[in-house]
Amino acid sequence: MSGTLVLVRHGQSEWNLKNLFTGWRDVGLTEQGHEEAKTAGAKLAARGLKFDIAYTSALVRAQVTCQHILDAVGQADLQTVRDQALNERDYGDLAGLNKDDARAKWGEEQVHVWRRSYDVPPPGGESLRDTGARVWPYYMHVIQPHVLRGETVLVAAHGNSLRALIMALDGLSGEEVVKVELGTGVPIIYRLNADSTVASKEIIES
Ligand SMILES: O=C(O)[C@@H](CO)OP(=O)(O)O
Repeated sequence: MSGTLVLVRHGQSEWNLKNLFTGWRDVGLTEQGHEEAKTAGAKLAARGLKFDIAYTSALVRAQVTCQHILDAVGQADLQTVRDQALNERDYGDLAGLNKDDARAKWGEEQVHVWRRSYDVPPPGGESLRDTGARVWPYYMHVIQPHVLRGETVLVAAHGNSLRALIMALDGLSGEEVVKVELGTGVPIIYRLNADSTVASKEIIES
């Protein structure tokens, strides 16, 4: 057995609440989002988890979620690396639009394709495959070495950047991964084998 990797999607953001496409737009957490992040931290603390290093994106909703978790486990000052490689999928021209308005304008099916196909990018944005093309190398070269050294690593990021990571960890196809829905502030604990394969996966639902 090797180390532990904890993935957490940020708590509810202002634009999750308003049902807007978010992507790289830098919006804060709602009250509920702050609470979800603190609860995620409390659950990890209850398991006695201590981290060796934390990774988060260049976006404040993930950074604040990360900090709430570190506060809850008593590691407020832990080394935390912020990198835009872990950012949400870039939603391009859709960012800032209401998801229901977009369905009314382009149709349910087209919007579903933009949101949940693997390799069709929204106009001016990234497909999930494009997102994976920046998330995977960052994971392989920067994050995974810590886990393989037996460390416990926190990654606080986004629905689609984490989907890309889960695709690689769980060996999912593009078709399978787009069906994976990640709850806000729900920790997923992976324990990896020394050869980097997954020994166990636990989703800490409320
Ligand atoms: O708006 C976004 O950036 C994402 C995540 O909230 O939405 P979707 O569920 O469409 O991937």
